[in-house]
Amino acid sequence: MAKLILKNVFKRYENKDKKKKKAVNPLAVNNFSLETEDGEFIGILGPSGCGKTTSLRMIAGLEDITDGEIYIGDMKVNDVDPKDRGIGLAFEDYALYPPLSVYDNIAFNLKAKNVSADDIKKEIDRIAPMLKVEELLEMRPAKLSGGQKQRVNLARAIIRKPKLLLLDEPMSHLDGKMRQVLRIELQRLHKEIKCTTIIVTHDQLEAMSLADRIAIMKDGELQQFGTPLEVYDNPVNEFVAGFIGEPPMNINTVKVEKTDKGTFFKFVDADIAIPVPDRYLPVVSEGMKVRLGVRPTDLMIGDENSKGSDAKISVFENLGEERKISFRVGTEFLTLVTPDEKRYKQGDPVKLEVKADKTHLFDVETGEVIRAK
Ligand SMILES: Nc1ncnc2c1ncn2[C@@H]1O[C@H](COP(=O)(O)OP(=O)(O)OP(=O)(O)O)[C@@H](O)[C@H]1O
Repeated sequence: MAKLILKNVFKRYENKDKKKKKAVNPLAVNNFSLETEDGEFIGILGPSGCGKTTSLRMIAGLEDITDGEIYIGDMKVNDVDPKDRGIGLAFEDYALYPPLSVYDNIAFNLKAKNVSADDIKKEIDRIAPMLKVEELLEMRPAKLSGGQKQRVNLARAIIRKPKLLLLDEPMSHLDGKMRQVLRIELQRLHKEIKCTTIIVTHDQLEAMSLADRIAIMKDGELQQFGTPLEVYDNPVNEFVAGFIGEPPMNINTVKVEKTDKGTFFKFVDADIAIPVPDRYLPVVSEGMKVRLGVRPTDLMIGDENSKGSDAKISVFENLGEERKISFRVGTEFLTLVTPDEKRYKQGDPVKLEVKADKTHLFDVETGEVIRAK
């Protein structure tokens, strides 16, 4: 295992279409810096086109770097051939060789390095149980399910005892249940081989459940790098806040209003007012507009003595284990999720309460978090 370090890495793809004067997003990766610990499991997470795969391909050496430095352990790898970087790769398309058996697919790279047949067998005997492919070794890839193919793919990636394991959406072709199974097995595998691992995914659940730390990207730029809890509890900007969490965080524009009853966040597009938590009083001022973020699980319906805001229910959905209650805010909804079994109907008046210590504030212009004093 080895640390991975990215120092101010840039990737600019040449815009080959001369007719187009300007590329839509010429910088695929923009000043990306990141340093892992030895043996850490890192998730690179972000929406489609944010530069995740490009970053992974640069780490692997499959793509040139426009600027910056990449280190694997002590070795600067900018100009090192992919096969000499000590990496194992498993991409979303399994790329197994159809005419070869599973055994020969896993053995392929070792054979190419002239490892003896005995040593290859020893390695495959070691790896096959870890990935539960012992029974598949004589089969051809065409006979395997998607999940089995991905296990073989992973076996092939780790057989060379890589210092760094790079996984690009390894579960994206699998159905929900299979993804869950493979996710748990990846966790176990990582504990067993203790290899620094980078997984690229657009699935936040995958990143949150697997990774020690997550790098969240948008438009080629790193937004935040932290543990799953840090990015969930302390998002640095509105993008991260809205991207992490399901259902997503409610984020609405509110205006600070002072009344004789106290200071409130008054929703701009709805008749809802929420008391400004004390910790925010030093950083807001009368009339100021901010973006208020509240997770659906941090909103509650109060009882008859509640001092919460008056609100009328727009939609009530029973989701089995929990209830989803929505309040109209302009053209959008403020959503609350609760395990409380009480039923409501459209138009019911309720008192809406907020867990004050769980609110987030973002700058209307920049989207950056406004921290409480
Ligand atoms: N070979 C290429 N030539 C030109 N532009 C490219 C090339 N590969 C990627 N890009 C552009 O670089 C940006 C980042 O792409 P990348 O594939 O890294 O994103 P991603 O986050 O992995 O997306 P996805 O989740 O859809 O795979 C995109 O704007 C994409 O169009």
